[in-house]
Amino acid sequence: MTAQILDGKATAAAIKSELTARVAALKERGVTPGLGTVLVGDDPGSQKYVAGKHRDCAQVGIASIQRELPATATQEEIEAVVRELNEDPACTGYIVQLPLPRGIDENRILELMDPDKDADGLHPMNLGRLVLNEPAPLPCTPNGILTLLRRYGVEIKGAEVVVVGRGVTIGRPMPLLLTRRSENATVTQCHTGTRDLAAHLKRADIVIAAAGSPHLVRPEDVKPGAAVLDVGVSRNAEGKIMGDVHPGVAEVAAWISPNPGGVGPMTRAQLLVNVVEAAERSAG
Ligand SMILES: Nc1nc2c(c(=O)[nH]1)N[C@@H](CN(C=O)c1ccc(C(=O)N[C@@H](CCC(=O)O)C(=O)O)cc1)CN2
Repeated sequence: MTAQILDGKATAAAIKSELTARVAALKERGVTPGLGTVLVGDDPGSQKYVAGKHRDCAQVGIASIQRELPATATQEEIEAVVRELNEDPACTGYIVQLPLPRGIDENRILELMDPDKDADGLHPMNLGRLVLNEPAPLPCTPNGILTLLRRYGVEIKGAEVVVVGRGVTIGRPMPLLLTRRSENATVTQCHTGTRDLAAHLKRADIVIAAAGSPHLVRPEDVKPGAAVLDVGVSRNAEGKIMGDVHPGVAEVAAWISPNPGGVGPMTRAQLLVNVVEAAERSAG
């Protein structure tokens, strides 16, 4: 068996074309959505992701607001930019690109954002709303993964899902989305402290690997017919992406997300969805 590809690039393109019409409709009503990004430092990966977010904005007609600070920026300097975006009416939603440089209190920065402008769904109030099952912008990567699974008809209801990782952008929120009554999946969260990862993986109908550990998920650990999503990003000496999933898994799984070209483009598409939905809410 060779797995069907969960094509994030194509799915994101379809979402963007649908959003283009919604943005045009908003503009006719006098509302121009504007996405702000705060990029601190010179991490090449973060620079690339932020550039991609602004390219996407241009494609669908969302205005771009870019703020860049050097790696030496202080906590106070970053907070000043966050306060400025909170007040800027042209900025209808924004993100602070993570991770922030060492020594910066990331949680304090997230907490300082206006929760109504939080396009990432990572403000503590919005994460709390998710826990409480209240409407909130949803974290982009987990929501992008769900969208991809739905588009390809992967059964989520009743599925045994293993999430590997516990970071704020994927690992923490992913089980919150999957265990809502609307999804009804059963989730096991694994991490670096998990004693026997292989034993958990072998039982999973859906594997979401977000550990940042190259080829952590091996073919022999995957249940035949499973869906495997590779969210890990490590780079080899040539700068090529090494995912968390061994290429041999494609011979065992029924569905697999490529990396690149799988979850990454969906993260960006889902960010645009959050920006457009917030603008539609504000337009009434
Ligand atoms: N504030 C946030 N910071 C970070 C998030 C996030 O959702 N919000 N997630 C990741 C990085 N990320 C988005 O910001 C992101 C990662 C990957 C991609 C992407 O399109 N990747 C391409 C490959 C690009 C390459 O060659 O490097 C792909 O997978 O095809 C987009 C966004 C951490 N930080």
